[in-house]
Amino acid sequence: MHPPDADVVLVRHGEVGVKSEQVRRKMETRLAENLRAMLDARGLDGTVEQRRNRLFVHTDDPEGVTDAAADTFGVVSASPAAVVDPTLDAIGDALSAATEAHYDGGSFAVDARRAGPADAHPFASTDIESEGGSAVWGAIESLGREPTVDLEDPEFRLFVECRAEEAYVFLEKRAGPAGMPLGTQRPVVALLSGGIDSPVAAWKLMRRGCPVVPVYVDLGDYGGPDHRARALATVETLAAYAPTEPMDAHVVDAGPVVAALAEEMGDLRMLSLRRFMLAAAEAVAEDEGCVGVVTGEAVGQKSSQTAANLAVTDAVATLPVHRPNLALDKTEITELARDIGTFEDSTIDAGCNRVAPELPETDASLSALRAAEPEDLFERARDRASEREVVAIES
Ligand SMILES: Nc1ncnc2c1ncn2[C@@H]1O[C@H](COP(=O)(O)OP(=O)(O)OP(=O)(O)O)[C@@H](O)[C@H]1O
Repeated sequence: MHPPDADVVLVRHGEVGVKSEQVRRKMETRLAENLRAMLDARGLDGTVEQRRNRLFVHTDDPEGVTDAAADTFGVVSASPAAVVDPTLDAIGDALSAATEAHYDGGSFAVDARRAGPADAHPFASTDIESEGGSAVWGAIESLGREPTVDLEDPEFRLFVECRAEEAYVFLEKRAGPAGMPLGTQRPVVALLSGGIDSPVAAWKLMRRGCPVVPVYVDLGDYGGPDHRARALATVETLAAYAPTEPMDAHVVDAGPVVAALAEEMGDLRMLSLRRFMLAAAEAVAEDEGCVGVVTGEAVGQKSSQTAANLAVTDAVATLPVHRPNLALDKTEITELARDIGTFEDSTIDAGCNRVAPELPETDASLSALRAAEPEDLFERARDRASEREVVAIES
């Protein structure tokens, strides 16, 4: 929702602002580049102006640009705003116009702040609130409604940000993902199965600035017909958040290995399969310059994810294995998947559970697992990874 004549979007970031001057400037520049790329990817016109602690996008499509900013990692919130002279009269007029255009009943409040030198304006922010409040009051009466003020929890809130040169009037602070600008960290491999959890985990690392290199392990006959399509669909959804980063999917064909594990191993086979996946992911990480692997696992969610079993899975890895879902409940992960847009892709029925044994081990020991799994498992993982297929994904 934006005031009439809105032609700028105020874009706020968070943690970037607490960095040292040098790092902050670098990160703000990166954020501006990422936002420009997001606008290009969506075919939106807008000129991104970088000022200290803020980005301003000048545009004739304030709604589209606000949505794009709200999907850009590092952005805390974005507001489509009208720009007016920094005078009480001009601000009052803009508040009246916004009220006439959007007021739909209920209580209201004006929330104002002033930025810049103390002597920049001959009035305080409380003056903007009281005079602006009178203007809104009058506009509501002119609509034939009865105005009421509720400063704590109004149904209609108007914001004013008054700077030395100009003032901004806006009606919302649309929440962004927050986090850090993508590309401000080294990349990690994301083991993406296409299930609900792993795209959320990958998204969380992206949100902290890490580009991800998606790796999907094709389970062959044990995967189900739509397993690969489901995984690639989640990669496409994630790629839309990363217009500056290539997100091509690396597909490792593990069909014969999975078949051998299913036929030759008993209760421990899921753990050997996980270890195979981590070893393959590490081989890709080495080729692609990645510094970690992210998975969707959460403690206790499945038998292969008990605290004990995660320990034996991890023992194969030399890179850190990041599990940002580790302490989340399934309902929390599912809610996030809905928010970021991967839930629909992940719930395509892919019929992919057949590899699990009837009674999987939940308290595996590393020595028992090593004794049971094929000796050449990790050699095969590296070999399969070196033969991987790279599937182009449009962002
Ligand atoms: N076929 C696969 N390709 C790539 N990674 C996979 C695959 N299967 C599992 N993983 C990785 O191992 C983790 C645990 O596997 P699990 O069997 O719980 O996956 P899932 O339930 O099929 O999918 P998800 O965990 O994404 O909901 C996944 O979160 C993912 O990171």
